[in-house]
Formats: sequence, structure tokens, C-alpha cells
Amino acid sequence: MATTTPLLEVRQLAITLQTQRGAVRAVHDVDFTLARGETLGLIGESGCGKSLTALALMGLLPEGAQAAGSIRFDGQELLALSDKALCRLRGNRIGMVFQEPMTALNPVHTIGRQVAEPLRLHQGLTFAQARAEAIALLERVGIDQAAQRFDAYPHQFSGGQRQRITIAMALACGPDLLIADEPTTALDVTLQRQILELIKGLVAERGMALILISHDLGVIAQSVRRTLVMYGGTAVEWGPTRAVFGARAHPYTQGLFAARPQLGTARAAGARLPTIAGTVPELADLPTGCPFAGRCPFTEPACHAALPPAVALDADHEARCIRLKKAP
Ligand SMILES: Nc1ncnc2c1ncn2[C@@H]1O[C@H](COP(=O)(O)OP(=O)(O)OP(=O)(O)O)[C@@H](O)[C@H]1O
Repeated sequence: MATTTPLLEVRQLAITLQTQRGAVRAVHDVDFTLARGETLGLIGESGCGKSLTALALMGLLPEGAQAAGSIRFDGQELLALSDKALCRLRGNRIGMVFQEPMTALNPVHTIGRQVAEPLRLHQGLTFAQARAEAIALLERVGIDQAAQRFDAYPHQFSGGQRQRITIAMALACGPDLLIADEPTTALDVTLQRQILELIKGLVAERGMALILISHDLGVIAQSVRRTLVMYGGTAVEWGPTRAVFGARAHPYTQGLFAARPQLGTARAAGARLPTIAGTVPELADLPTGCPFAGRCPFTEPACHAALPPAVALDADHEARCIRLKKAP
């Protein structure tokens, strides 16, 4: 019987960090749902809480960080799981690819061992089976002569190859969800496209769900069906990528697009790229109302009073801005 439980359901996620200025709220009021096989992009400027949100899903928040709210994965509340159970889930059902491949790779272990280990640990394969499976995976992600290079160490590979190896590690146990946090940012432009195509191909081929984190609107536009725009630790607009990119309902989404470099657009010599006026607020100084109120060209007194409620604009497309009116 087909199940209707979403793969991932995040409700009122809040993440508090301990800093020298005391406890600060880094993420708050984040809600989203991901169906099986669905693709979602998280976009927003540096520091808006994208990575912390992803780390909370993996149970990998930094020390001293505390998550509240609810994260249900396949019906199971992750915030209530033991470290051991979370570790099992990470190895088996949720894979993650980071911006910098050496975050995931251990420099003193061979790449073969690192790809094969989750297969032995979580799937109970024998060494020979895990080795054969790891070689097949490494070949699939584009590592040539994987059998001969099974016992090589991470430093013997280029940056692009290392990112391919971490993708093989993340996929080893056939996860239902892949989280890729800026997976191409550390690579040069030609490699960025190849790695993105590899991830998209693998997601489609395996029917995995994908959460792709990026600050690059082009990457998000090409890769995911739904998009969630974050600012100041919260979601300000979300919905089908086409709807969000087409309507740009939230003033912050409009600002992101205005600040995007445009290929082929004539710009006067020396002219500067438009930027969003003002700076991202410090976590410890986040306003109580709309987090964007301090930079928004349309701010009115009510914006400072409380976080605007989500307004439904269209099927599955919502934004938090008091200028938007609920559909009748
Ligand atoms: N371990 C930590 N200790 C203190 N502050 C932290 C820690 N990790 C993240 N932060 C802060 O929390 C906020 C959100 O960080 P996060 O890494 O989620 O942002 P991001 O949107 O992913 O940005 P980037 O694109 O730069 O990775 C930032 O202000 C960041 O400085």
C-alpha cells in the first residue's frame, strides 16, 4: 500500500547557539515538507541559517547548539532519537555532501575503505562484497580505474575527484535523502557544472529526495523543483521554484535577484553590481519582527512588531510579508 507519510516534515524548527554574548537564536520558525523523491533548494545569503538547518536534520549540530520544534523523518521524530540511532540513520538513510570534501574524508584512511565501511557497518556486507560495491560506486561517480585506486589516499586525488568520492560515500547505503551543502562552491567553474550534473543524475536515477543548499540562484533554478528562501534564520518565501523565481513575492527575494550578476547585460564601465542595502543583522541583534525589516525598502511600523504570518499566494507558494494579502 502506498504510504502518504512525507519523507521529511520540519515544523517550527528553532536552533539556539551558545555564544560569548549568551544564547542566540540562529534559526527559528522554519517549516517545510519533503515528499519522497522530491527536490528542495535552500537559498539565502551567508549566515542566514541554511547549513545549521541541514546539520539539524543530520543530528550534527555544533557543540552547545540546541534544536527545538519537530523534525520527522519517515514518521520518526529525529529530535528525540539517541546518538546511536541518529548515527544509524545517517549512515543508512540520509547522506550528506559538504562544500569542502575533506570535511567528510579522513586523510589517513584509503578512499576505498571510506566508501566500503558504511556498507559493512550498516548493510552487513562482507569485506569482498563491500569492496566490489564500493568500486562500482566509485566508477559510477566518475573515478577512473577505481579498482586500482581503491587503496589510494584522499591527498592523491584532485579536489573534483575528492568531491566525487564523498558523493560515493554519501550514496553507499542507498539513502532516501541526500543533503548537499554548497557541494560545488569550492570547485572551479567547469567542475561545478560536472558535479552538479552528477548529483542531479544520481538523484533522478535512484529516486532520492534532495535538499540542495546554495547561494547561487542559477544552481537552484536548474536543479530543484521547490525552493525555500531564508533570511535572518527563518524562511521568508517558499514554493515551487518556478513560482518563487517568477513571482519574487518577498522583498528579500526581489533583492537577491536584483543583486544577481547577469550574463550578457551591458553594465557601464566601473558600474557596481546592485546590492541589497544594509548588512545582515548580527544573530544576537535579530529584530523581533520581520528579520528583513532593517534592510527592506517597504518597511512600515507593523513590520517591527511581530514575525509576519505566512501568506498563501498560490498552490503551495507562501511568503512572510505584511504587504502580501491572503488570497480571498
Ligand atoms: N558553531 C557555531 N558557533 C557560533 N555561531 C555559529 C556556529 N555555526 C554557525 N553559526 C552562526 O549561525 C548563523 C547561521 O550559520 P549557517 O552556517 O547556518 O549559515 P549559512 O546560511 O549556511 O551560511 P554560509 O552560506 O556562509 O554557510 C551564522 O551567523 C553563523 O555565524
